[in-house]
Amino acid sequence: MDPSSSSSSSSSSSSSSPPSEGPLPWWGVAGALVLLAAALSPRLRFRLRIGSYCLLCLLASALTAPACLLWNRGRTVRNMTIIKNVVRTFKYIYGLRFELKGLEHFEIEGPCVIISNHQSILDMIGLMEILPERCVQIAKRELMYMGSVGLIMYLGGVIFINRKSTSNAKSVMADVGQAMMSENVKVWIYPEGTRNGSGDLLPFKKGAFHLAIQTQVPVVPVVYSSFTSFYNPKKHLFTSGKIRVEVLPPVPTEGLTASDVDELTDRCYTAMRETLFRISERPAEVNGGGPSVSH
Ligand SMILES: CCCCCCCC/C=C\CCCCCCCC(=O)SCCNC(=O)CCNC(=O)[C@H](O)C(C)(C)COP(=O)(O)OP(=O)(O)OC[C@H]1O[C@@H](n2cnc3c(N)ncnc32)[C@H](O)[C@@H]1OP(=O)(O)O
Ligand SMILES: CCCCCCCC/C=C\CCCCCCCC(=O)OC[C@@H](O)COP(=O)(O)O
Repeated sequence: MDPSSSSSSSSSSSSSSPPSEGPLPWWGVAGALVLLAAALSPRLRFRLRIGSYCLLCLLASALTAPACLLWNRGRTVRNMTIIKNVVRTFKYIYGLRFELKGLEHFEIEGPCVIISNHQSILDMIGLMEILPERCVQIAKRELMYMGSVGLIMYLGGVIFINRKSTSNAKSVMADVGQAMMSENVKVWIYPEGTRNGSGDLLPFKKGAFHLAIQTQVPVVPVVYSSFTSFYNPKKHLFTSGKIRVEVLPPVPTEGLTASDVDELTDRCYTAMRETLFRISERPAEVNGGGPSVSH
């Protein structure tokens, strides 16, 4: 029997009979079950999607940190450029589209205080979409302990405050003011002081406005449209979506003093709230009122 024929016969017999249908490997079964469950359960789909975002942030941070260390040798605002370019790719993964308006208001020579509304951990994508050069953020110090994400924030020059201690936060903010002027750095602050997915604004904390007046730099308000149409943890909603971003004209603080903080806070709050309702296509409330600014 010709070995080639026997091999051909064996191959022909093997090619004619279907490949052996052994059982799926365990990971194939597990994957299929997860996908099936996710297709059936919005809660699971939401958890998988937001979990993938957290994992992506952790992994991307772990990979970007060495690049920052090699490139810039340590903690410096220059690392924000690297971080920004990495985070800006996330929008494609999660199908987020940005409509930007007013970026020319960022063309300020020198330092300024940028303030924006804060809706979720997805805000990092919107932040990095428009982050100007030499700009750091004020963050709650708990974020420093978020593994590689905390490390990358540290390397990027993020300033950590203890929200629970006004005196500590005040002294840190005073140091920030000196650093802003000496190192020509912009500071991005979320005046609501916490995430707020309501589609409205929380009353503003005053630290950003004290900082701007103490350093006599302008305040640049930034408003992101409400995420509620595509992101709502209570409804296990997290799909792709469009985010309108509007940078408002700088508000000057030259000549202002600490006694003007409340008026400056109110002025920014009102302008941002009107913008938020407009770009979120939410009818402004009839009375135009709203949670009073924290006094
Ligand atoms: C490579 C892949 C990477 C993937 C991962 C992504 C990485 C991305 C990397 C990098 C981006 C990082 C982005 C992080 C973002 C994090 C965001 C957050 O964490 S938001 C929470 C923390 N931020 C805040 O809280 C700020 C807002 N808060 C303030 O400014 C407050 O004012 C604060 C904390 C300073 C004090 O808060 P109070 O709760 O005490 O409240 P009040 O009403 O503001 O102040 C109380 C009294 O103190 C006076 N006061 C406040 N600040 C003052 C000051 N600086 N000087 C003098 N007086 C001050 C006020 O006038 C008020 O006094 P009278 O009521 O007016 O009598
Ligand atoms: C080895 C330890 C690993 C720790 C595991 C960390 C799990 C989460 C990992 C990544 C999450 C990605 C977060 C991206 C940055 C989010 C910044 C942010 O938006 O924080 C919320 C803060 O503004 C306000 O917090 P609250 O609304 O006051 O609460």
